[in-house]
Amino acid sequence: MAVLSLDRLSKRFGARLAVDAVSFEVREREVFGLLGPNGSGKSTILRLVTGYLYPSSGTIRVAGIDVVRAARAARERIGYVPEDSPLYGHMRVVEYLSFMGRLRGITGGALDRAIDAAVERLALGSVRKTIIERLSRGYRQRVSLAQAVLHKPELLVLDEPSNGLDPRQIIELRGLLRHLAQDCAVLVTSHILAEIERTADRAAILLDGRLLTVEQIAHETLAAPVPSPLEALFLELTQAKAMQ
Ligand SMILES: Nc1ncnc2c1ncn2[C@@H]1O[C@H](COP(=O)(O)OP(=O)(O)OP(=O)(O)O)[C@@H](O)[C@H]1O
Repeated sequence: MAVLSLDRLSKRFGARLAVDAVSFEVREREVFGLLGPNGSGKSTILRLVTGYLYPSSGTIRVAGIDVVRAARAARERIGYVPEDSPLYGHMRVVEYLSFMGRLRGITGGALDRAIDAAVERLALGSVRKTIIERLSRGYRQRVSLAQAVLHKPELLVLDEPSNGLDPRQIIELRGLLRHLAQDCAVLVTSHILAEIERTADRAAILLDGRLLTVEQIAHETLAAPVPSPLEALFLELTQAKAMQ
């Protein structure tokens, strides 16, 4: 069964049809990229999938559950990292994860185990007790991803996760997305074509709210994306700075 399925999904804002009869499926353990120019409807689709907006027509199912009719049950199966994901900067990483876990209804030993698992998956062990606002943007991104996987969602939804990251952090994010996709399906948007090409199994191209095509992306090394020669040189030359 598809983890996510959209069937003739439309969303109208007044006279503007932001999403126009879009249908596609995201499969288990797949990274699915949504590509499109500004204003093509990517963020609106993500807000519809995560239940922050209601469709004007069409259906959205997550693990077979209708997102509108059974919103709560569907949300339990989704982890979401919006663009510029809000973080409580004054909190330490574990305090924040504990807070977000309790909001999700996870408590006691289950919460401790969920935090340990998320910290491990996102390689946050060395910054567990660091105050979030002291972290680099790349690490803050990992904290956002960690809170989104605390409840072990079947679908992870990421809006422009590479925005604002430096080249090293973007290269690291690729590996993290592939790692996360071992346990859940990932729906990700990006303006950066090359990033979707490096990380996604399939990609959809949107224009003016309409889905133009869904393409399979051929990969040799998707399990652990290998940096290009220029990226490898960049990583080597900037290593000292990254260690600081
Ligand atoms: N709440 C809203 N009210 C009115 N119009 C909206 C609203 N949200 C989005 N739109 C419009 O819907 C269209 C699609 O916007 P959306 O933000 O989904 O595009 P996008 O592909 O995510 O673009 P970007 O990459 O710039 O974020 C745009 O024309 C936008 O102006």
